[in-house]
Amino acid sequence: MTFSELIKGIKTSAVIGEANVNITGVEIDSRKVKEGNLFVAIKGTQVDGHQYIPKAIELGAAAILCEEAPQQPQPNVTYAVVKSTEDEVGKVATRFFGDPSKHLKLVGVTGTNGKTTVATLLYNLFRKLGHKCGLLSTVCNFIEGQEIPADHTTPDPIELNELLAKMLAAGCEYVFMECSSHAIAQKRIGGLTFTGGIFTNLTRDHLDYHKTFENYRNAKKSFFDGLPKSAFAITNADDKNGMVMVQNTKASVKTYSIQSMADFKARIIECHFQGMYLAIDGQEVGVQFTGKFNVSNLLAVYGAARMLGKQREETLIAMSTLHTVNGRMDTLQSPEGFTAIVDYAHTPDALKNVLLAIHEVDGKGHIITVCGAGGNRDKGKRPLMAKQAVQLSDKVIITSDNPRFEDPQDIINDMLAGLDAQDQKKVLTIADRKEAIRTACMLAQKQDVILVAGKGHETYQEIKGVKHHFDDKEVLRDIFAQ
Ligand SMILES: CC(=O)N[C@H]1[C@@H](OP(=O)(O)OP(=O)(O)OC[C@H]2O[C@@H](n3ccc(=O)[nH]c3=O)[C@H](O)[C@@H]2O)O[C@H](CO)[C@@H](O)[C@@H]1O[C@H](C)C(=O)N[C@@H](C)C(=O)N[C@H](CCC(=O)O)C(=O)O
Ligand SMILES: Nc1ncnc2c1ncn2[C@@H]1O[C@H](COP(=O)(O)OP(=O)(O)OP(=O)(O)O)[C@@H](O)[C@H]1O
Ligand SMILES: N[C@H](CCC[C@H](N)C(=O)O)C(=O)O
Ligand SMILES: [Mg+2]
Repeated sequence: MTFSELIKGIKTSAVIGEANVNITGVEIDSRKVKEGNLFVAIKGTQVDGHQYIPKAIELGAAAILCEEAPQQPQPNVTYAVVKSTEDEVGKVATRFFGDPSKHLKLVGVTGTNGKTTVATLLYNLFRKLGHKCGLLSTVCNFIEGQEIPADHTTPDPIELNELLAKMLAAGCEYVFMECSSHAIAQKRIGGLTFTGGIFTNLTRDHLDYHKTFENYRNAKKSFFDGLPKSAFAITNADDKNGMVMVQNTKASVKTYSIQSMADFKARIIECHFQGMYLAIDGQEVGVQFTGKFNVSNLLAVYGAARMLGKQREETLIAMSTLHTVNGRMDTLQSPEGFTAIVDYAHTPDALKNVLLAIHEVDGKGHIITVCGAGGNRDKGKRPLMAKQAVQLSDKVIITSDNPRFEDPQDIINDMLAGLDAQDQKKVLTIADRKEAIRTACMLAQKQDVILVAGKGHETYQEIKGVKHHFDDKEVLRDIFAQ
């Protein structure tokens, strides 16, 4: 594809050099540039990509998309200057890969919690219904069963469009993807054509990046603002911001709720650790999930399936065979008769919801929670997470999550700052996560429940830039086997 074809329709303030040059690939990272590529220089949160233009040219870049005209343009290099490269990069990537999302039924899921759950369940559901599908999620990306490891919730625009193009080539009809607030704010999803959007919920997270809750909310909302008229927008009517999300969307709005009137409604009939009986749209169905928040997730899944043309019966039958997503309310039984639950709850709200879900189950004993908070992430959520854990547990062991570049003890102290003297009586602090889990298992008696929160599916603990193997479920299984 030529450079001029690639930038057609994009408002440029200057084009310097030969516009008909052939482009062999698009890159936003100079380190990945190959002969004949277009390098897009983006001003990031750490560095300004413009400083890597010489490096990109050295590696063979044939063209540069940038915000500042070069002082000394290089011969044999074409430059286009635009107001914001971040605004245009998605469009360019989309075009380079043949606009794959236009030929797929692409559904995006956004919200603070539940994105991975909803997107993964939709992927599993539509495969059960006989369709070829793709999934882009925090845990892993899939092209019709083929695993492609994920290191972001939402990939960068180049990788994203490349994956979508592969999905299309593999015959996929539906793609379900998570849209993180970072990705929306950084326009990683710019240029994509969505068939539908789903909102799960909004509570505090990532304020290190967005600064204010309002900015965070607006980032999520802008996903719905950008949906086309032909799309659907499914929102959670039980969330305070559910209707705010869709107030300016052109898409056709549908609501789901477990509390009030809505297009898609559900009620819990019975609730156990092994599953629940629900009434969805007036029809009884048994599901292998626990907890009110999972009823909301299942309703989002049901609503999307209906909006994608599926009938009530076939959808509910397939939904009854779905099982929990790796590390989300993942239940293990100990030989001593207590239950351990591994869950990815890493926000105050997620912790509250998962603990409330445990409280809803009949006949359980005490609740022991093991949790920490991630380093180099939103610090404000730490004391709130500790408070939530203490309020809804009989005993709490505060430990380390992924400390990244922080001292684990500093993170623990930030968590402890959320507790008063009375709260602290319930709390032990054990920075070594394996020891913390082992201690919880020693304290637990028959019928008790241990919640190990924060890391879910993760198989590593990130310390000072190194990922050491660590798997909460594996640790528990080893302890059970001893
Ligand atoms: C804070 C954040 O979101 N950062 C993301 C952002 O990078 P950035 O703006 O900081 O980039 P930068 O390092 O300042 O560099 C600016 C530009 O220079 C380029 N560069 C840089 C160095 C070089 O040698 N050559 C070069 O060309 C970079 O490729 C970039 O284009 O854009 C990059 C490309 O898309 C992302 O990889 C990067 O994710 C970082 C690694 C990250 O950790 N992000 C997390 C917070 C994130 O995105 N999380 C969300 C999920 C959160 C959730 O919902 O729980 C996600 O979607 O995964
Ligand atoms: N609908 C929901 N409402 C509140 N909490 C939820 C909901 N669904 C899941 N959770 C809780 O949040 C945790 C994370 O769930 P999930 O991975 O599906 O969310 P996510 O939005 O993908 O998170 P991330 O932004 O980290 O990718 C779960 O382990 C569970 O504790
Ligand atoms: N996508 C989230 C995951 C947090 C998981 C938790 N284990 C942590 O490390 O904080 C983030 O990057 O903030
Ligand atoms: Mg996720």
